[in-house]
Amino acid sequence: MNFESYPPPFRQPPQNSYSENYTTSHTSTALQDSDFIPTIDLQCLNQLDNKLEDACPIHLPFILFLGYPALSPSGTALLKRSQDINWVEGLNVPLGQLSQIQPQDFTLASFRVLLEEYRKHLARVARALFDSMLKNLNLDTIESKSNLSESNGSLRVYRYPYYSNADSAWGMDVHTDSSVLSILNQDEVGGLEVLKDDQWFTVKPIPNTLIVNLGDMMQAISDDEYKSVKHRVKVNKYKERLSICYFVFPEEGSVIRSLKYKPFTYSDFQAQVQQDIKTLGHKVGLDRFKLITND
Ligand SMILES: O=C(O)CCC(=O)C(=O)O
Ligand SMILES: [Fe+2]
Repeated sequence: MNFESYPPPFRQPPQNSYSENYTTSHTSTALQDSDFIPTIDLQCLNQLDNKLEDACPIHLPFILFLGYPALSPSGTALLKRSQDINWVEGLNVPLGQLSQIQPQDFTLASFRVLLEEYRKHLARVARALFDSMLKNLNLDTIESKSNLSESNGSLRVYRYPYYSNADSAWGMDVHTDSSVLSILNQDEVGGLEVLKDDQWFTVKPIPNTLIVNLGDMMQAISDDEYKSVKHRVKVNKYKERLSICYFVFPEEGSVIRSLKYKPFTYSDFQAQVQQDIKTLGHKVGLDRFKLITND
């Protein structure tokens, strides 16, 4: 395992040689708010985060992130508290902006072709799944169909470094996705867990198999018939994990109308989520849009 390729905050001293020096010399930064992840160097992480932002060429819509996967639309981390650090780094690609890339060099050109290809296939899967769910719900209307814009969306590539102290960190904290659908391609390492009937289940990796998570938008569109699944990612002690997730959202301006929720657009939802994360430190989600009923 070449852990030199990890960003410094994720580089771990070899097991058992974790030195006093390392801990004490970093206490003021690494442990400033809590001892949730004892070995991570928060200051170093923030500096790297800033460097990543600076290094990402202006003409590329890609966003690199480190430790904090909740991002604003412009790509800055919404939270920067040490207790919110997730053991993950990643690349976020807004697929609707791929055409803006005029790559001068061969590597970027082929990367763009790959992304376009990936998007094309997963867009087809997303549309087929969404339309059949609408049919099941008797919501087969043009307006409902616009609640999915499969050609936009975003693609995220994640790397979850291995971590000897895996029990003290989350690869990704428990959350629901804000998307309509999220289609995940995970490697064989595993670590994804979903909550069902108050119990956590491991999603066993099966080669050549995609995992489809329903997001908050799908729950609202279906009037709670389909639930947005709570999930989280565990860190592996010995192996890094890679996953790629394609998120699809409603069309810009498309209104989600249902019986249990106020009419809202995805932009309304996203703005509320951003505000809640900033002010409360966590996402409230669909409860913000639920209609109050008297029964
Ligand atoms: O990497 C995974 O398995 C899950 C990622 C995830 O939950 C997310 O991106 O929202
Ligand atoms: Fe997720």
